[in-house]
Amino acid sequence: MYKILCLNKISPTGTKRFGESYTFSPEMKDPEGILVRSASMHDMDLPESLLAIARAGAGTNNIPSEDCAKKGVAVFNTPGANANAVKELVLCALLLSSRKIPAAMDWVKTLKGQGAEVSKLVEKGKGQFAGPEIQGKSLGVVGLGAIGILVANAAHSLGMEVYGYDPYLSVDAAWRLSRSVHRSMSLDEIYQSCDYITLHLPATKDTKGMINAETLGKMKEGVRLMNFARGELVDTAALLSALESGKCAAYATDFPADEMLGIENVIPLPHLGASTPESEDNCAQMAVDQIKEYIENGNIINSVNLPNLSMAREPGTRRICVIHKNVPGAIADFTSVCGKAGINIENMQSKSRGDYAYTVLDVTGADIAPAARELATLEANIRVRVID
Ligand SMILES: NC(=O)c1ccc[n+]([C@@H]2O[C@H](COP(=O)([O-])OP(=O)(O)OC[C@H]3O[C@@H](n4cnc5c(N)ncnc54)[C@H](O)[C@@H]3O)[C@@H](O)[C@H]2O)c1
Ligand SMILES: O=C(O)CC[C@@H](O)C(=O)O
Repeated sequence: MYKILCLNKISPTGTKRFGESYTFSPEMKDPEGILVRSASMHDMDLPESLLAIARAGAGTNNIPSEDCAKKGVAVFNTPGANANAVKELVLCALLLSSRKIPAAMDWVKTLKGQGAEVSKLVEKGKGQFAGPEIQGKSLGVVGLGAIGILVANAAHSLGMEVYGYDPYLSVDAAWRLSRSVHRSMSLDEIYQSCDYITLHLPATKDTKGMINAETLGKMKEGVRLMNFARGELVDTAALLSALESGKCAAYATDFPADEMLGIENVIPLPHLGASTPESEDNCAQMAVDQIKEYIENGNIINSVNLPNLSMAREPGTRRICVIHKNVPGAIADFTSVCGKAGINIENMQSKSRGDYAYTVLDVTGADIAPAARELATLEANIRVRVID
């Protein structure tokens, strides 16, 4: 029975795919797998038993992925599975920030009890909440991945002039992007020309604090900012001062800092981007399928810290999976150990990613346990696993 620790609530549409060979729970000793959404794992001791962590979502900054790779623990995410949910909330935020809808709703509720006067008071007071249409305005989309592309295409179809910036734009992403979206070659171009800016890139050491006093200074007067990516991207003090001066007319975010709550023109949401039944189901299904595929077959799909590698099982073979350092001679050593032990390699694949590599061997022949033990002692090898 495989054991899965669930650190957050995961949709049953996903967990029911585990079937009878798995047990899963929020309390689990010596798990082979962990399912997580946004819970921070940085201070967690990873058990020796752990083979894989699946993040039911996109961002993996809550997981120590590099340390996991060093320990031979695969980390997966579920690319694109919640992108539509976030796109819809961002479109909503564009309108909320433009038309001052949250403030208008708060105000109109204060008229409670005024009876027949309400309709007159509404007409008298509504002028304070007038705000521009988004049609014809420019939108800068920073990060053209699963979410950024959907936002860019949808905003274009709502009549916005859309500019996108992504220095790592993939070919696949470029195909999915509307031809009407202008490609910006620098962030400055976005900052200087856009009425609205929306962030859809990961929080990394390079992007942390990218929205700061200097970059806000480059933006148009009255810019409206959407941050449905991560709070760390924005310097809170600089943003508050831009809101106070009017440089920034509105900030809509899924990641409000304490200091932002109650500030006029901040639209704070409680990390709701992926909170739809559709996206929770999608993410959970992908996460469960990927963790099962790795535990049962050693195939790596959508990893963020190890190379992706999928190889069909060769009937009548046993499978040896080796996570190792990406160094010369590693594969020659594996084949030599197998050869000496009388093991025949029927099929083999190896892929590398940065400092790490992954090799899968489908083998027949002698008892493979001694050879697997010897493989585990090789300097380059991080983790060796035999799957029947
Ligand atoms: N609010 C939510 O609930 C919610 C839900 C999903 C994702 N997110 C956040 O949104 C981010 C994006 O999600 P996604 O699914 O589109 O991910 P993704 O990996 O598909 O896209 C991220 C894009 O950012 C680009 N990028 C990386 N560094 C960049 C840089 N310095 N400048 C410009 N672009 C850069 C990448 O090339 C990639 O195309 C995630 O990392 C996560 O932090 C939030
Ligand atoms: O799990 C969630 O609710 C949010 C997920 C989101 O932040 C992500 O990065 O995918």
